[in-house]
This record gives sequence, structure tokens and C-alpha cells, in this order.
Amino acid sequence: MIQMFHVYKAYPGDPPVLSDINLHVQKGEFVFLTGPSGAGKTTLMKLIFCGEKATKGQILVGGRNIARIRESAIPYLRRNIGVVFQDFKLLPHRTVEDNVAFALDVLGVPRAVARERVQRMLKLVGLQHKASSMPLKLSGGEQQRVVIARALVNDPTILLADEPTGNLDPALTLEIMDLLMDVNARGTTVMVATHDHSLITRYQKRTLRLENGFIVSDEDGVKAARRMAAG
Ligand SMILES: Nc1ncnc2c1ncn2[C@@H]1O[C@H](COP(=O)(O)OP(=O)(O)OP(=O)(O)O)[C@@H](O)[C@H]1O
Repeated sequence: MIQMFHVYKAYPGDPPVLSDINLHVQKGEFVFLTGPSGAGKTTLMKLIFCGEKATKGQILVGGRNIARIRESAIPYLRRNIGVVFQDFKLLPHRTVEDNVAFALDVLGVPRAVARERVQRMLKLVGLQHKASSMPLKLSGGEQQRVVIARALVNDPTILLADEPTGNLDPALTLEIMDLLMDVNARGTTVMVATHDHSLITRYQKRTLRLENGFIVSDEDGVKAARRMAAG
């Protein structure tokens, strides 16, 4: 589903923030991406949805080589990728329903079809009763569930989530993580960047660790959880 071959990324004028990244994520996998602040986690995920362009190397997403993708083809790639990033905030003056429907409006999906899909997504995240609410009237966990519903409304094959539980208390963190596990169980490939070692210990999923732009370990869930538990 996602393959990287000898990928490098340098922002203009700086040394590489990602170096010789080789990675293969299978369809339907759940992968944690961890590592210290500044290690390159966000950058790696941005490469997957063409939010940034690799400086060198090949990236295949769903079999398609995105290193050479035309600018005009990027929106088509993004239809298959749901994104939960801090940069993509909810629109504060639109209802929950409108926020989730926004991506479908942009694609010109007929209103009745869009309405049905939005309802299905809000039900999936347990917020159908909040459809008419304004985002700022919701709790942090509810807002994050709206963001996830919005990311999933196109039925993407891949979901990328950058610190999706970053600002949440422990109970809401588990609520959001359980939701992401559900999404993965329904067949979506999920990648989650996190600093939170307790999540890796608890959920026991494949874990990639980045340090200074290099993948320094790639472990299955059991091994990764043992390493984290050992500190
Ligand atoms: N748009 C940009 N222009 C220049 N440098 C950038 C840009 N975005 C990120 N960087 C730099 O790239 C490095 C990796 O950043 P990135 O955000 O990918 O790391 P991260 O592992 O996600 O960090 P955090 O856990 O703090 O979010 C950092 O040194 C950062 O300053």
C-alpha cells in the first residue's frame, strides 16, 4: 500500500530531515511512527499525501509512483488518503455536519449522497446527535472524532494521523485510539505518529522508530511493546 525506496527529504537550505528511508506498509496494516521531537515523523507522513515532495528516492502509494506525480493528479491521490493533522483544523463557524461534508462538496458529490455518507461517518464516531452543533461547543475528544469523521468521509484506503491524541486526557486518548483500531479493523491502512509510549505498549502494533531522520527500528507489536515497557 505504501512503499518507500531510499527516500531523502531536505527542506531548502537545510541538511536532510529524512535519510535513506526504506519502508513497506501492507494494505490493512496499523503502524505507529515514533521518535523524538524533530525526528521527521510529520515530514514522513506529509510525503505520503504529497504535502511535501521527496528530494530523492521513490514513493509508491497504492502502486502509484508519487515521486513523479503531476500537480494536477494530487487531488485524486488525496481522495484515497484521510488525514488527521494539527494543521487541518475544523471550520469554527460551520456545523459538525458541514465540516464533515466539506470534502464531499469540493468533489461535487450530490447532496443526498453526501448527507447519507456524513450521517454514516458521524454514526461511526458516535456523534450523530451532534450533527448540528458548532465545533467549539464540543469537548476536545468530540472535536477530534469530528476530524476523524471528516478524514474518513471519502472512504480512504489510508488514514494518516499525526499525534491524534496529543491534547487529550488519558480516557479520551483511549477512546480515540479505540476508534482508530476500529477503522483499521474495517480494512483501512492506518499510520499514527505518537510520542506516547503507553499507546505502543497497550495496542501492540508494528512500530517504526525515527531518530534524526533515520528509521532506527521497525518492530512487530509484541517486540515494540516489550521494548517500551522495559523503558
Ligand atoms: N516546512 C519546513 N521547513 C523547514 N524545516 C522544516 C519544515 N517542517 C519541518 N522542518 C524541520 O524538519 C525537522 C523534522 O520535523 P518534523 O515535524 O517532521 O518532526 P517530528 O518528528 O514530526 O517532530 P514533532 O514530534 O515535534 O512533531 C525539524 O528539524 C523541523 O524543524
